[in-house]
Amino acid sequence: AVDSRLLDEEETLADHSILDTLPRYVLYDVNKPEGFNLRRDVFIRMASFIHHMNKVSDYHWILVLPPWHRLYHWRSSNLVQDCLPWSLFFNVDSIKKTTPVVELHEFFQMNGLRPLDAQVTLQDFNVKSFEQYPDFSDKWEVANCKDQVQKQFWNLNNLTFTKSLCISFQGISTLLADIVQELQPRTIIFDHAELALHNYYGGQEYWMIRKSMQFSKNLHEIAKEFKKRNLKQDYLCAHLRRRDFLYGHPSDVPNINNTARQIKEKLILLNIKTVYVATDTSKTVEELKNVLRPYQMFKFEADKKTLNNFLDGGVAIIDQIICSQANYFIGTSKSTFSFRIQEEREILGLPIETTFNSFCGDNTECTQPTKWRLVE
Ligand SMILES: C[C@@H]1O[C@H](OP(=O)(O)OP(=O)(O)OC[C@H]2O[C@@H](n3cnc4c(=O)[nH]c(N)nc43)[C@H](O)[C@@H]2O)[C@@H](O)[C@H](O)[C@@H]1O
Repeated sequence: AVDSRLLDEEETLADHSILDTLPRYVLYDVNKPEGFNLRRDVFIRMASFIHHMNKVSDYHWILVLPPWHRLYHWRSSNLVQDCLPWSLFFNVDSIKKTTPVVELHEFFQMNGLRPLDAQVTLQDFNVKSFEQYPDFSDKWEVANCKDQVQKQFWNLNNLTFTKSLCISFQGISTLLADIVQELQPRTIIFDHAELALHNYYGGQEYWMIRKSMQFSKNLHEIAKEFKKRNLKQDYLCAHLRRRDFLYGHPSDVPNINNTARQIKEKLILLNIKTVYVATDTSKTVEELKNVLRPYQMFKFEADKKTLNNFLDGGVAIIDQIICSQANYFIGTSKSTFSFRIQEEREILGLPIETTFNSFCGDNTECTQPTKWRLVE
């Protein structure tokens, strides 16, 4: 009720006692090329910061969920994949039970088109003498902007700022509270939020927030239907990250014959007859299917309606859901797409030996992934 009064009666803005009762908002954005699954990790860091703000500040702070916008890996050029709300992919009610969040459109309903009080672009410190004096201390300072500052977020020209500054930043996300304390904004947006690190990666708060990030019921339903039709028996899921990994991380990507050999080895050991493949390329799928025979191989192919409704992001999540429920999982080393599946499997309480496995590249020494166990 107080929020709508703010929108209706501009004169109340001058009345500080009312302003003090209103929630304050943090918005954020992430380095453009970053993919969906690193962005999910940045959300946890920002949520942790909001939890901290609500402990140390006199105001109620709410995190505005940044819309999903034209991600580099979303390849279907015939689809419009702009400014998508979190509710398309996630169960936002579940997130809200743990962290005060609103979607961007809800923020606009509350804030109107008033300029944000501050835009802060985070950037690294210059590390000229790093080798001589490595300095890992948490610190920040207002600085000259190193790179071009983002003027327009998510192609929205109605998101403007009263004040804009660059801050060199090194440290955990709760350190952002000092910046807020200094600037005293009612609304603030942080760009390059990925520079703020976890307070305690893999700790209790991490897992509490992580568990709240459930996928939407619609996507779970589609995965369930697919499994009911195709995966009626035990299955192994292989996540084969290809595309940019072929040249970005060539030593982690085995060729098709080697991939099939590693899958078959496990199938024999586990007495499993069926493989589900999640991958970002369709190129090698048929070839793999042939090499894997007589084992059966399945892959989720979205029909037109599913693709139009849930877009590339939704299809990727369906792959992740199916892999997270598999009897055995082999991921791609260094892929956050695989990491998130492993986390999901921890949340489901599946045996660790079925979860923390990665493919080995060709002709390289191969280590298996770190086991990030769930902490209650
Ligand atoms: C090297 C880095 O790797 C990071 O990728 P990585 O951690 O795998 O994981 P993500 O950050 O999620 O980015 C990879 C994207 O590729 C698609 N993708 C990958 N694997 C699959 C799959 O099995 N099925 C489907 N449907 N889609 C898949 C999906 O859109 C996913 O979000 C990138 O985000 C960085 O930009 C950078 O390239």
